[in-house]
Amino acid sequence: MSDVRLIVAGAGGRMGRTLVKAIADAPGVVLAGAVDAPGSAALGRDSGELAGLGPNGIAVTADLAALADGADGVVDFTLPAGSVALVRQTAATGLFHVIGTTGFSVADEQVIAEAAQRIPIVKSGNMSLGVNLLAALAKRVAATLDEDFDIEILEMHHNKKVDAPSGTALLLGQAAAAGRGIDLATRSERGRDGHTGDRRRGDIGFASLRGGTVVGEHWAIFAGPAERIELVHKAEDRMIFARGAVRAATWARGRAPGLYSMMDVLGLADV
Ligand SMILES: NC(=O)C1=CN([C@@H]2O[C@H](COP(=O)(O)OP(=O)(O)OC[C@H]3O[C@@H](n4cnc5c(N)ncnc54)[C@H](OP(=O)(O)O)[C@@H]3O)[C@@H](O)[C@H]2O)C=CC1
Ligand SMILES: O=C(O)C1=N[C@H](C(=O)O)C[C@H](O)C1
Repeated sequence: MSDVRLIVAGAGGRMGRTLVKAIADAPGVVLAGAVDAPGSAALGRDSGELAGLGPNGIAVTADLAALADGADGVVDFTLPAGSVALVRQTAATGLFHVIGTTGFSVADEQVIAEAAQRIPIVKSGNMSLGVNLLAALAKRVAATLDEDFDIEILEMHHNKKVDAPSGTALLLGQAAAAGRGIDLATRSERGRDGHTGDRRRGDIGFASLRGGTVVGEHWAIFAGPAERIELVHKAEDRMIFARGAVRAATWARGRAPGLYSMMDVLGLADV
């Protein structure tokens, strides 16, 4: 089978640079282009040099359309506005799209869902194997316990992270809500301050910490009467997300149009 040809979006960013390295290490996958935001300081720079690999001859550009003919898909860790702009272009050109970006609004999600009627899109707040296994476990635990157990999702990230709660926290909350059979949108508590009153029974709470260089840590806590279960994942290297995204890209090539998750890629969707 021919190589999977990938364009990295956000090539100057923390995840984009890690992806360029992951692609260089992955058999059967090649870097077909590197894009970043219009006006980005990364434009014109060699993407291999940005990734610390030495020159690879692929300069960062803002023009995705010009690269489309030589590529199969886009792997995108940017910002919500960037991913929304990019998905309009991938849907128009027929490229598959792997989206790792987090912090989308409901309107953004709608644009992505519409694009998924035309192309395969794999989208997940966390591309690592470990977090997706954790989500499957959280769903199972939530299905087993009743509302005597309060569910709280806690996350900590580096001081450059711009969205909260993290995409992973929301993914874990969604898994717990599915296990419990409730609607997360109407049953979540997103931050407490002041005289909050008693905790509302059955809600899923979220709390976010920011500091230093923490790659990403998540807790799903089930706090019951006189006992507590904590499911924890600690990411030590962004490479776990990049390798997951490359795996998602390989899986997406040739798929029917649709909106897929990392649980689909990993075969965990029915757990
Ligand atoms: N799903 C997962 O497994 C993971 C998801 N993430 C998510 O990925 C996203 C990126 O994270 P991170 O790499 O740390 O962030 P960075 O800020 O380091 O990188 C983001 C990059 O995207 C670029 N960008 C912004 N707008 C556009 C656009 N319109 N077109 C192309 N590129 C654009 C930025 O350009 P500029 O140079 O102008 O700033 C920057 O280079 C976040 O939403 C984060 O939460 C992160 C890790 C894992
Ligand atoms: O911004 C990050 O860094 C990360 N973002 C993702 C999230 O929002 O959950 C995944 C990972 O935790 C790192």
